[in-house]
Amino acid sequence: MPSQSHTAHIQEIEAFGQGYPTHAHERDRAVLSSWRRCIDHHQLDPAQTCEAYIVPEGQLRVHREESEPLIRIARSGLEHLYQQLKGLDYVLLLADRHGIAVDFLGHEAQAQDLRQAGLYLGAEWREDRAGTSAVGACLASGDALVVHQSDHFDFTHSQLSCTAAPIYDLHGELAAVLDLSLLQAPKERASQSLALNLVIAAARRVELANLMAQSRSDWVLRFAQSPDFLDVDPDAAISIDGRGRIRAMTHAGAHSLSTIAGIDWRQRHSLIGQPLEHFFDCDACHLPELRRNRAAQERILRARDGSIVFAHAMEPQRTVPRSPRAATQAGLNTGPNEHPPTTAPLTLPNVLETLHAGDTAIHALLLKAAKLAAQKLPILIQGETGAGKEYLARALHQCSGRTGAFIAINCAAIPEPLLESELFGYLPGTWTGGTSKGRHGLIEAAHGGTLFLDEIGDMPQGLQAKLLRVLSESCVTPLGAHEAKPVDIRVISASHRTLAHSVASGEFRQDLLYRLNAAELVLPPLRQRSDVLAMVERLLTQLSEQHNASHTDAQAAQPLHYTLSEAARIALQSYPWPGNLRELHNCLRYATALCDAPCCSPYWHQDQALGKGLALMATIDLQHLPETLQMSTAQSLNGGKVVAHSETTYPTSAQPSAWPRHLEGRASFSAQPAQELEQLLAQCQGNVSEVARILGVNRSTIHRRIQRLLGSRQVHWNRSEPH
Ligand SMILES: Nc1ncnc2c1ncn2[C@@H]1O[C@H](COP(=O)(O)OP(=O)(O)OP(=O)(O)O)[C@@H](O)[C@H]1O
Repeated sequence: MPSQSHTAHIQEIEAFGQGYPTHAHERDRAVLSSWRRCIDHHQLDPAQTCEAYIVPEGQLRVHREESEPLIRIARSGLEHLYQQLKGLDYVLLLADRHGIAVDFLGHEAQAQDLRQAGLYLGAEWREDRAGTSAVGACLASGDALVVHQSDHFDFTHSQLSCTAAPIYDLHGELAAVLDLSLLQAPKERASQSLALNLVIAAARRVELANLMAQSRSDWVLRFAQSPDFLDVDPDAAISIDGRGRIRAMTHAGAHSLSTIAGIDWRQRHSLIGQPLEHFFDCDACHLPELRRNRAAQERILRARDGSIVFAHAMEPQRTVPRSPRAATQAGLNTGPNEHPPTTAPLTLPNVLETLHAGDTAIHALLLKAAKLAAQKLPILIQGETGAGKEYLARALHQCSGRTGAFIAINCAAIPEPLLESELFGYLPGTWTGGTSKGRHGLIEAAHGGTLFLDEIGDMPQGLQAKLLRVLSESCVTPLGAHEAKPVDIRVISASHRTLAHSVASGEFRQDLLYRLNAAELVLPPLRQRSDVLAMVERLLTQLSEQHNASHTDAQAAQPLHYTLSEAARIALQSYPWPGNLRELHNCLRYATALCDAPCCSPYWHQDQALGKGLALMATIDLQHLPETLQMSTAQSLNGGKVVAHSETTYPTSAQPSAWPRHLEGRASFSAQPAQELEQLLAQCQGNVSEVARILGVNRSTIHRRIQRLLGSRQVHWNRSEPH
C-alpha cells in the first residue's frame, strides 16, 4: 500500500466504513476487521489523532507485577529474538492482556523517539483507545498479524510497522502479545513476513516454556511433525496428570487435539480432563516408552483421526514418592495438586537426571544425591577437574527446596585478603581496598540458600578457622564488626584433591573436613563412564538448540541438528578425556563451530506458518575435532605411542590405559588383524571409507585386507557405497 496523506487516509477509512469501493482489497483482512471494530464498536473517528499513551509509573508497576511470572519466562525468548534481529532496529514489546507494554527490548539510544512513538515500556495499545495497532488487533482477534504503516487507524502511527503474535496461557486464555516493531520500515508490507514468522515462533516457544515451568509434577508430551525437530524445537505440547488425563496445553497443542477430536479449538475447555487414549492409540502407561532414550524416529504416536506425530514424553520433574514419609526421607517437595503417576518408575528429579545419560554408577550416585538434596547436611563433592562438581552442586541446590540464592566462590582463584572480605563482608572503612559503604559478604548472600565453596582444599589456613566458626555457630562476623549475625546456609564444597591427603600433610584442618563432609559424593571421571556417547548426543542436542535460538534471521526458518560421522563417534568414544565433561563440552563447541555448512535433510517441515523450512543436518567429522583428539585417535589406531597425553600434566589416572575396553587392543592392530578388522567394520557399520579414514589408508587397501584376511567369511560392510 503506497504511503498516504492524512486526508487520503481519512477518506479511505471513511469510505470503507460506509461500504464504498476503496483500496480495501490491498489491505490485509485482519486489518480491515480491526478497522470495522474501530468504526462500529469503538466509535473512533479517523480524523481525530492521538499521540501514543504511556501509562503512569504506578499503574505500570501494577501491570508488571501481575505479569511477573510470564515476563520471567518470556524474557530469555525475547532476548534470543532480539539478538537475532540485532542491527535491524527492531523493538520488542511484551504487552499484557490489557494491551500495556510490560516488557521492552530496544535501543536505549533511541529511547526518546521510541517513547514518543509508543514503542516503549508502559505504552497502551488497546484497540478502543489507540485504534488499529498490531497489539490491539491481536488482542481483539487472538491471531497474529502485521499492521504496516497506513494500516494503522490513527494516522499518528502511520510511520510504524508492527507485527504481533498472541501468547495463550495454559487455560487457553489470551495472556499476552509479543510485538516486533520498527520506527521506520521499508514501504513494502511483504518486508515484514519474516518478522511475522519469527514472532509466531517466539510466542510458541514462550508457551512451551510456560507449560514446562507449570507442569513440573506432570508428564509433558511434546509433539512435532518431523522427528528432526522433536527434541530441539517441538511444535506443541500438552501436560498429563498422574491419572493419564490432559491437564494443560499450548495453543498449538489445543489446535492439534481439537483437530483430532473434530471440534473447534475454541472449545478447548472440553479437552481438559480427557484421557490421553481419547486422542491417541496410547495411554499413560506408554509414556515412558516415548522418552528420549529412544531415537526420535521411533517415537511415533498414531492419533485417533489417523494422523501421525512424533512425540517426546518428559517425566515429572519432581519425584512423587510413595508416601509423605518417603517424601521427607527423599527430601523432595511435592505440590498440593500433585498426583502419583500411574506408571512412573520414577527415579530422579529432572535436574539431576540431566547429569547422566545412562551410566549406572553415576545414576546410583545421583539417587543418593536426590535423597540428600533437601537435608541441610554439608556435602563434599570430590572429583577430577571438569567432572561436573559445580553442576552437581547447583542441581542439589535446585532440588533442595531452599529459596535463597546459590552462591559459588572459587577458593583457589582469589588471594587470601580478598577471599576473606568476599566471604565475610566488611563494615565501612574497615578495609582499604573496600568501598566506603562496606559490603555484605557471600556467606550472608547465601542466607536461606546454598554456599558452594569450590576448591575448598586451597582455602588458606587462617580462613579455615574462621569458616569452621561459621559452620559450628551458624553466625558470621563481617570484618570490622563486633557482633555476629545469624545465617542459615547450606554448605556444599568441592575439591579435585583428596582432602584426607591434605589433612595428612597438615594443609587442611581435620575438624573442618568433618564439618564439610557430613556426606560425600565422588564423581567418576568421564573415561570411567559408560554414557560418554549418550552425553555427546545430549550436548549436541543442546548445541543445536542454542544454534537455532541464536543464529541469524535468514537461517532462523531452518532448524539445524548436529550429528556425528562414525569416525568422529569412535574418536570421541575412545579418547580418555583428561579434562572430563569440560573438555568434552569444549570439544563439541569447537567441532560445531568448525563443522561445514549443513546439508538439507529429506524432511520438509509442513508448518511454514511456524517459521520452519527444510531441516538441516550438520555432520561432525573427524577433521572437525580438536587436533589432540585426531592425533590421539590416529596414534591409538595405528599402534603408535600416545604422546599427546603423557606430555601434558593430566592426572596419571587419565592415561590411555583407561581407554574403553573395545578399543584397548586397537593400538596393536596387526596382532589379531582379522578380528580387529572385523570389529572395526562392525563399529563403522560396514562403511569401508570410514574404516579407511580411521586407519589413514585408502579404501582399496581396506578392500584388499578384507579379501586377504576375511576371505569368504560373512562381512557386514556397506556394499552399496560408491566404488
Ligand atoms: N552434566 C553435565 N552436562 C553437560 N556439561 C557438563 C556437565 N557437567 C559439567 N559440564 C561441563 O563441564 C564444565 C565444568 O563443569 P563444572 O564446573 O561443574 O566442573 P568441576 O568439576 O566443578 O570443575 P573444576 O574442578 O575445574 O571447578 C561445565 O562448564 C560444562 O561445560
